[in-house]
Amino acid sequence: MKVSLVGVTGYSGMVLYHLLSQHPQVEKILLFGHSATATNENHRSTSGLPSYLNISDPLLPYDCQTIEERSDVVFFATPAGVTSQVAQPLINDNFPVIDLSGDYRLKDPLQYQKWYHKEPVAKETLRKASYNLADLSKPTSNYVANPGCYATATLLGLAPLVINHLIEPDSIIVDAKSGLSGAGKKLTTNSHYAYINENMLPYKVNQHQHIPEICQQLHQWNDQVNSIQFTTTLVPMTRGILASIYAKAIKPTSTDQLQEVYQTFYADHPWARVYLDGFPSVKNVSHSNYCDLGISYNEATNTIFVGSVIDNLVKGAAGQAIQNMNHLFNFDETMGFNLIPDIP
Ligand SMILES: NC(=O)C1=CN([C@@H]2O[C@H](COP(=O)(O)OP(=O)(O)OC[C@H]3O[C@@H](n4cnc5c(N)ncnc54)[C@H](OP(=O)(O)O)[C@@H]3O)[C@@H](O)[C@H]2O)C=CC1
Ligand SMILES: CC(=O)N[C@@H](CCC(=O)OP(=O)(O)O)C(=O)O
Repeated sequence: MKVSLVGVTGYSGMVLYHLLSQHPQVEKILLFGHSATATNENHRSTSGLPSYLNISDPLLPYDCQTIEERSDVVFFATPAGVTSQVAQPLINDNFPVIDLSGDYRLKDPLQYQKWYHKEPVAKETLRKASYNLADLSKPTSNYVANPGCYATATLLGLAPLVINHLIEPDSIIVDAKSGLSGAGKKLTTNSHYAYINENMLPYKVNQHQHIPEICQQLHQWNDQVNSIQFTTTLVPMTRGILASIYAKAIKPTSTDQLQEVYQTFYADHPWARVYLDGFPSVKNVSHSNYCDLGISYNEATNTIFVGSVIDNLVKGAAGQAIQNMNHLFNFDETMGFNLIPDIP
């Protein structure tokens, strides 16, 4: 199949290119940039792609028609606010899209406006997109809204507890930490080396755009869950997310019982690994598509703790996008993943 990719010069776009180029079903990758500034196919030498990428393919100016005529699916690894502007013709034609941004994740346009501070697309258009956490479901439409990185770590950590009604619905607290690549390639004051090196800071407290996305999915699993307490912290790592999740048990339980619940829940899910001894670290999943989970119960406080780790660029973005492509085209879910975690 032929695949189009918009945003190869970004962090998740580069990882996506890497994964697509080793996917056995992908014979051609067409690269698209901004509509106005990218060069055309005849100007390979000034393609605008950094030479370290070692990509000989040209970067084409963004154009829906070319994408539809010359490929079978398009990935958008572009910031929020791009697909809401450019993807409508693809939706009208029911062309397969996998969107890594948050533009089509929330069903309620007012929620998007509130949390992303951008203009939403119309509600009817949002209905045509399917938010799909690829480890637990398959897309129900051709427009796939790939989940956010923090949301992925959090939802995979909470799914067995929420779906099995094992926790007090209003007791969820998530303390999530991310490496800097989660913020993309643009430089900000907080991501400047001199500031973030040897440093850590909470940011977007109670304002993070993944809060409504997480609540939307949790509510779908269990309609008694309406809100969560969610804090994000930037830590001086390149890759990785650790979501530390806390919730009150509905009734007293034990670590052994909970580990069994998680093992049963994830038994047929190749990318989720449940630890029976200790807790996973972000290095355990680095450069891989795994989500590793460790669970503990504190009977003194009746609190369940779950540690959920992912690589934000793979499971949190490009890897999950490939899983969603595999679902969309009925390939085996694990196809194209020749990845094992690499330490250090
Ligand atoms: N980084 C992560 O860990 C994760 C990211 N995401 C989401 O994935 C998307 C990409 O993130 P990330 O890779 O971090 O972002 P980057 O900032 O690293 O890269 C953004 C890419 O989008 C391109 N781009 C920007 N505007 C346009 C436009 N109008 N038309 C075409 N191309 C455009 C940029 O091109 P140029 O180089 O020319 O500027 C660049 O290639 C975002 O929506 C992000 O929220 C989701 C999960 C995790
Ligand atoms: C470390 C860091 O800054 N992370 C980003 C995650 C961005 C992201 O994944 O954006 P989406 O909303 O499109 O999913 C953040 O907290 O905003």
